Amino acid sequence: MSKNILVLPGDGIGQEIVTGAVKVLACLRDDFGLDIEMDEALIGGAAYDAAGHPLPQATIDLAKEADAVLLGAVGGPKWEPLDISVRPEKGLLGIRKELGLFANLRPAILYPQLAGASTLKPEVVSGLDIMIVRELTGGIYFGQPRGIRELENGEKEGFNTLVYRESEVDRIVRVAMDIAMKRNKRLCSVDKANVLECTEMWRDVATKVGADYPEVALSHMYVDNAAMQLVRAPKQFDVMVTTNMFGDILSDCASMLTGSIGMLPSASLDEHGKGMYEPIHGSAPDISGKGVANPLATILSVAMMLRYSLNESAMADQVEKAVNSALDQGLRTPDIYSEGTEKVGTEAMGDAVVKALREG
Ligand SMILES: NC(=O)c1ccc[n+]([C@@H]2O[C@H](COP(=O)([O-])OP(=O)(O)OC[C@H]3O[C@@H](n4cnc5c(N)ncnc54)[C@H](O)[C@@H]3O)[C@@H](O)[C@H]2O)c1
Ligand SMILES: CC(C)[C@H](C(=O)O)[C@@H](O)C(=O)O
Ligand SMILES: [Mg+2]
Repeated sequence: MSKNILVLPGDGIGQEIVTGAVKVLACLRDDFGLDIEMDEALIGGAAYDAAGHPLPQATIDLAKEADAVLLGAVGGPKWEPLDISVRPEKGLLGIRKELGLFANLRPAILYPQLAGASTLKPEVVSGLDIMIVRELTGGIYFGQPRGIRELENGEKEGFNTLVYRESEVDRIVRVAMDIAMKRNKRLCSVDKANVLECTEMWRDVATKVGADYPEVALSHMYVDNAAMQLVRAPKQFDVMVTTNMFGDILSDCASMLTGSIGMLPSASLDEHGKGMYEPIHGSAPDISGKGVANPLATILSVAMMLRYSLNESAMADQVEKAVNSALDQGLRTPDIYSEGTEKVGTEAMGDAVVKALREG
């Protein structure tokens, strides 16, 4: 039976970057026999404009029926004046929660062709391959109480709550441990256990889970040090596991080690392997509409979809090979451009990947 893929382009560069990824999926369907059907729906600011809500019920229903979801990006200055409860970002948080996508895998891999585009010296990043496992449906993003209240003296006070249950920490650390077992058997759990009780508990749970994985070398690091170590000596890390907010920040940081945030894909998975796939970057209002956004993070997210939700790891390898081929040809969107390479736009980069895929 055909697998159903729901495409949610979203806002800003979302539509531009999703186009190349959809072409990749269509090529796999037409030339390689991938049995899929694709459907499209609204999310984010586009959904707010059309339906008055960043996550319409129709989108939730389609996403729940789908075998996998491909998302572009949401948000932008147009919707910034809105109340946070109906902002485009709320649509993204809502769909993650509705689908139970608690495990967010963000691989930071340096393509050797881009060593010169990294912010770090080539010798510090060559061969870089880190998997950041970010908890995605808990923590301060979702904790109650939250809000802005007025104090007796008329001053306003804003508040959010960092909260995790042991079971939530246990399941995300197990995901990270299972990944570590398939890689180099090293896991670093990142917390702020010296200050925040919630992450003191996180560390205890991680240690307990670690006892079930005696082959994995488990280490713990405070998040401030982890941010520093990522830019000092990133290859000390193999798999990292952390909270929702720390993972958000550390993955943007790690992305620059690979040359650009436009290179980092992600998979957000539920308990059963159902997933949503999206680049880690946002709607990039500063370059939206210019046709220059890097589509590779989104195309690499398709590779993750093939691997994690569609059980087509050989096709995933093919897509990654095609990305490599486009880079080998010297093609670069502006964010990864360096002297001696050829600057191309979003569409040309996407088409080059499709061509390389078709030609094997
Ligand atoms: N997953 C998501 O949908 C997501 C993620 C992050 C931010 N956002 C939203 O996006 C909007 C803009 O946020 P921001 O500016 O802080 O972050 P951003 O990730 O959109 O952009 C940060 C910088 O990276 C650049 N960039 C991002 N993606 C790129 C790509 N594919 N190719 C080349 N350059 C790229 C942008 O041009 C910008 O200079 C906000 O509304 C934010 O909430 C959405
Ligand atoms: C847009 C925002 C809600 C989102 C997050 O913070 O999770 C984004 O930054 C991301 O990294 O996917
Ligand atoms: Mg982010």
